[in-house]
Amino acid sequence: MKLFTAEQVYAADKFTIEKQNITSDELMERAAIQLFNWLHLRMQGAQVKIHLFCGIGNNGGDGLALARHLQDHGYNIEVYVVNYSKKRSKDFLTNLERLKERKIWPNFLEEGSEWPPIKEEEIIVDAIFGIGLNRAPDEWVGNLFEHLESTKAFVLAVDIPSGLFTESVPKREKDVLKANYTLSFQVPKLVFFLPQTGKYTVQWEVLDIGLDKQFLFETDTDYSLIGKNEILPFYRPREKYSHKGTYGHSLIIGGSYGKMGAVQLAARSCLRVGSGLVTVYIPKCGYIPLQTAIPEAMVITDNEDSHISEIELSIEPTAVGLGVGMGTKEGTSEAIANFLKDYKRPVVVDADALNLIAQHKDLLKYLPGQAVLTPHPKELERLIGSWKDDFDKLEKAKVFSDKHDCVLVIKGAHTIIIYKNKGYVNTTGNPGMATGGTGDVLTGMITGLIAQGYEPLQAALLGVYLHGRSGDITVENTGYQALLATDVIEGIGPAFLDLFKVEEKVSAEEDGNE
Ligand SMILES: NC(=O)C1=CN([C@@H]2O[C@H](COP(=O)(O)OP(=O)(O)OC[C@H]3O[C@@H](n4cnc5c(N)ncnc54)[C@H](OP(=O)(O)O)[C@@H]3O)[C@@H](O)[C@H]2O)[C@@H](O)CC1
Ligand SMILES: Nc1ncnc2c1ncn2[C@@H]1O[C@H](COP(=O)(O)OP(=O)(O)O)[C@@H](O)[C@H]1O
Ligand SMILES: [K+]
Repeated sequence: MKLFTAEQVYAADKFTIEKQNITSDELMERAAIQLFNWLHLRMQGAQVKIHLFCGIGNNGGDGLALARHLQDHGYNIEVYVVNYSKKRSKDFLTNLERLKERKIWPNFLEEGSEWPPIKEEEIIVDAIFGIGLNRAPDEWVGNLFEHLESTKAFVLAVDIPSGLFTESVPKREKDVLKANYTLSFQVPKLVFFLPQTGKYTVQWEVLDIGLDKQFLFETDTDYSLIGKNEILPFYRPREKYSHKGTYGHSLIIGGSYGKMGAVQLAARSCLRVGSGLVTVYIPKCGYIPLQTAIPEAMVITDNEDSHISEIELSIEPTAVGLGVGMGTKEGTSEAIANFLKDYKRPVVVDADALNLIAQHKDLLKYLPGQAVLTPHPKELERLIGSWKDDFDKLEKAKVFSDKHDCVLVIKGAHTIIIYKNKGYVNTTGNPGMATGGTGDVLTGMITGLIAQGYEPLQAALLGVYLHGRSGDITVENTGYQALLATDVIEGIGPAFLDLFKVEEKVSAEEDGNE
């Protein structure tokens, strides 16, 4: 699913209005009906008080139109106009008139107004600012947000939480009204998925307001969401007359005294994603544990007992996963540097190998094209330098990816894969995965997928998606706290099978995100 900028959404609105020969008011009415249907389905006429806070632009217009439908269906409503500007939009005014015709008189809130009392069990609809926000709200509007949050009432945001920009990070938390749920028109927004801005809505859902499908299809975006629909087109089925040689030979290089588990995790997940053969290159101390734990893997040992000191290979791997549990001993750094200078095949670089490259940036020029780098935020910072905010981070990552022709897998709650000027935001995974070793599992998975012939970018997308999906399937049995990296490996099979499960039609009661 594509993630459009505000500018592109405005263009889609305009295009739709012209092509479908409708007025902007009719489009707003569609939006309001979708909002109403969503609420009505859940509330079934319940008399819980709904407080609708409306701005003076089209977001406010949506709120006023929703208020009218709620009133027509007998709901218990109170309407407020947050009067932050004299410049009211045409469709806002039209809908204000329609309310007045029904004898609904909104309360106008301004600087110095007394804030309305709201009970915890009541509902707040936030239609104050939409995607038209272009500067921080005035102090008094921020104070109103604070008041609304302090009531602890459920906040339902229309299109986007008010005060949240679509393409930058708000300077202060109090300038945004945090939402429990956001109903986003037509498409989700990138800000729902970034660490600094995702926290402003607990959940989100898209409401289809009938923007022109062809326009949306043909408009190119910098970012997209990665879900099953995006993954399936490049999934490669297993061929009947294939053999283990068809699916590549992966090599995991890593491990050091006390960190051999990382190699085990990576090797097992590499096998689980379907790599034909897997060999590990480790220091001697790992020989027995590795052979015992993973009978399917082959082992080559370094001359050193406790760390890697020189990488001499008797095999020609199809893909290499480099760095898990490797440590930063001096001899190791040199061995990795020498290895990279000679090696020309696809590589996944993780953990200490990333840190080594960050320390010796000259090594970047030896990375093969489309090397996959899998940094967590701290490792990313070492690679690309510090950033002002999440948007700056993404821009810097794009520049880095372009300059060094590498795929950056920025790990996090929503892992974002960057290749050149494009970003792909993952939708799977859960906080249970915030546990040691899950990153090693990901490295093994991406390596194993590349070994089978997936392009590095595709392998990163599929690997990240399946890794999170595996975590989501597994967590249903373990719960968040008990989830282990090993469980994520066991979930890889079910995650593959899940790719081909036909979605059950989600009933209105059950639907959530994605
Ligand atoms: N277009 C369509 O057909 C459809 C649109 N839809 C809805 O429209 C929403 C976008 O509406 P919108 O463009 O009117 O902007 P909105 O967010 O309501 O802001 C209003 C104005 O406030 C101003 N302003 C900005 N920041 C400010 C600040 N800090 N403090 C004070 N003022 C500030 C700024 O005007 P300015 O003062 O800069 O001229 C801005 O224009 C969208 O989110 C969706 O809900 C749906 O109905 C579907 C159909
Ligand atoms: N809150 C979360 N939600 C979803 N995925 C998460 C979350 N926290 C961590 N993960 C995933 O778990 C993995 C952690 O990797 P990493 O930090 O390298 O751990 P380690 O080095 O211990 O293996 C990443 O793939 C990341 O996306
Ligand atoms: K809003």
